[in-house]
Amino acid sequence: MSEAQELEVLRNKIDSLDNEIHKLINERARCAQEVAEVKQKYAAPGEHVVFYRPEREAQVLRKVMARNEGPLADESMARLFREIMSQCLALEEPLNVAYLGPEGTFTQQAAVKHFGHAVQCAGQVSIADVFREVESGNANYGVVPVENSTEGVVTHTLDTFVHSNLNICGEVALRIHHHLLVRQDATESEIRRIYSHAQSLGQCRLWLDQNYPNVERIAVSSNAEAARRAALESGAAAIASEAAAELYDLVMKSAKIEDRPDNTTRFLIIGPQKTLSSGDDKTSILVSSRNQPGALYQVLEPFHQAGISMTRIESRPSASGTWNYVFFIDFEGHADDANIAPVLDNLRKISVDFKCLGSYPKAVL
Ligand SMILES: O=C(O)C(=O)C[C@]1(C(=O)O)C=C[C@@H](O)C=C1
Repeated sequence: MSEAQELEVLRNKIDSLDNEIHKLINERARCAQEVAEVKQKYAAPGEHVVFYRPEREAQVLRKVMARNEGPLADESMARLFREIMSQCLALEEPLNVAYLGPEGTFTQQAAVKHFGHAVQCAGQVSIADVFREVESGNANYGVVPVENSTEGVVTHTLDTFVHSNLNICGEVALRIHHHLLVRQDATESEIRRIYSHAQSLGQCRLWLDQNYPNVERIAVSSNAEAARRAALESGAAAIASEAAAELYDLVMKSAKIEDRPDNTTRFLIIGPQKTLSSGDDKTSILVSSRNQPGALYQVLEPFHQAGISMTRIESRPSASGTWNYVFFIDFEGHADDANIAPVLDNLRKISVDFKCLGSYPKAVL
C-alpha cells in the first residue's frame, strides 16, 4: 500500500470513531438535561435549584483518571472530560463565575481549569469584589487565590472569609510560571521599571536581585495590570503569565523566572451552597481563641485525638477586640464524616468563635 492508501484506511477508521464519540457525547448531554429536570422536579417550591455539583464532578474526573489506560495521559483525558462536563452543565444552567481579574490573571486560568470553558467569567478588581458578586447573586461562583508555595498565604482572602457567609466548594492548584515581558520594540538598556503583583515580585525576588538589581520594582494590583502598563509605557517591563503576554502583545524577554521551579498557587471556589462528600475531601474552618496559655493546644488536640490529618494552619490577628487570634485550619475529610463531626462540635463549644468555611473535594486536576 502507498502512504496515501495507508492514511486513508486509518482516517476512515478515525472518521467512524469520531461518529461514535459524537453520538455518545450528545447522548451524555441529553442525560445531563434529564438530570436537570429531576433536580427541578424534587426542588421545594421557590427553592433555588443547585445544578452545579462539585462532589459529582470530582468523582467523574477521578473515575476517568483511574480507568485510563493510555496512550493519552490521565490528566489529558481528565481535561477532555472536564470540557465535556462543562458543556453539559451549561445546558443545565449557564454559570457566571467572578474571578480576581483583570483578564489574563492566573486566577482566570484557575477558573477555566476548574469549570472548563463553558462558563461566563467576569474579572473583578479586588478579592472583596469577587465575594460581593457572589453574595449579591450577580455571579453563581467566585474564584480567589488563597496561598502560594513560595510566598505563603493571601491574607486578603482569609480576612474576607471572617465576615462572609459564602462556602468554599472547591480548590484548584495551578503551577505558576512567571515571565519577564517587554514591548516588541524594547531593548535591554530601556528597562527602568518592572511592574508586577507584590506576590509575583516576591516569587521572583532572587532572579530580580541577580538580573535587575538596580531596576525599580513596582507592585500593582495584578500581573495583568502590570502587563497592560508595560505595553503602554516605554522603559517598562512586567512579570506576568504567557496569557497576559498574548493579551497585551508583549514578548517574553526571559521565561520561567520564578525562584522555585515548583511554584504553585492554590485557589478556592466560593459559592452559596454546601458541598456533599465526594469521598476524598478537605475541610476549612476558622476558629478564634483567647490569648491564654494552651489556647492553640486546646484547638489542635482534638484533631490529633481523632487521627485527622491537618494540611494547613494559618493565624491572623483578629480585627475585632473580642478575638485575639483567628486560626484558619485545613484538614482532610468532610465535616459530615463520623470522625470529624464530633471534633467540630467540640471546637464550637470551646472557641470564642467558630465557622466551618466549607468541605469540598480535593483538587483532581
Ligand atoms: O450529576 C449531575 O448532577 C449532573 O448535573 C451531571 C454533570 C455531568 O455532566 O456529569 C453536570 C454537572 C454537575 O456539576 C455534575 C455532573
